[in-house]
Amino acid sequence: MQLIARNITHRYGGRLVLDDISFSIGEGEIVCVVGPSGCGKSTLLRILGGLEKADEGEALVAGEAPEGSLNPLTYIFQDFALLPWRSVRGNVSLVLEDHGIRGARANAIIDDVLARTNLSDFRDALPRQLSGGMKQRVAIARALAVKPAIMLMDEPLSALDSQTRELLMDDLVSLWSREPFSACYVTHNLNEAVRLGTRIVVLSRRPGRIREIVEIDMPIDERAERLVELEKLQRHVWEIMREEAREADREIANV
Ligand SMILES: Nc1ncnc2c1ncn2[C@@H]1O[C@H](COP(=O)(O)OP(=O)(O)OP(=O)(O)O)[C@@H](O)[C@H]1O
Repeated sequence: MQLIARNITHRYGGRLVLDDISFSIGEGEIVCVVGPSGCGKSTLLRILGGLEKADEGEALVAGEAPEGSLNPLTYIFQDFALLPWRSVRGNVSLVLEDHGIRGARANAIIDDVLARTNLSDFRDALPRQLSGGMKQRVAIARALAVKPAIMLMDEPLSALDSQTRELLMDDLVSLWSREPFSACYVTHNLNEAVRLGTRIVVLSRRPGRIREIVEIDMPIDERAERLVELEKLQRHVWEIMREEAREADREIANV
């Protein structure tokens, strides 16, 4: 299944927030969206997931979701959004219960996604017993359980310290290498964008317009070995963003 942003334009209270955004996410592609604070990244993700309707243009899906997909467009948020009274297993099973899946079928799915996210040994733990990184792994396992066609990831690693972020990035790379997934991945972190993105959509400051779409023609699972090239790419993206990020920073400081 493909997800296509077609000429998306959106306003809040008459103020233009997103202006004519077009790009597509094909199967197995991770499309990162970067841009200064307040440029409309989360709004764009909500429109792509159908939580909000664009004033003009639209988010389209093309093709079939994978067989057995319970929720073709599935969000992963920065704050994990786990139920504190449910175990790791219980948090994952919740999304299956919502679809009436219980018993042996649910167990098989849960075992699979916990193994894929290295959580099998933590199945009975409660969220408060887990580190931030582990909590986000649970949120990823929960998302995988519904077999999404495309994951909509809103700064999924930004609540984590830098070491944990590195570990989770490695996890996402190995998850993708074993079974490529598709995602729209919003981030402030350009290192994440160049490590994970098939392409990077760079948005301008308010209103969010596409400044450039940077294609990264390098297999995701080879990138950890090609850091010099990645650094060059990261510098290129930063050059595109620098002045606008500075403006956005000044504006926030002046509030
Ligand atoms: N529901 C809403 N009603 C009115 N204005 C909104 C609403 N949601 C977002 N905005 C405004 O729209 C603009 C874009 O917000 P959005 O959260 O999409 O940006 P962002 O790029 O994700 O920001 P950040 O990088 O800081 O997370 C901001 O100026 C924000 O204040």
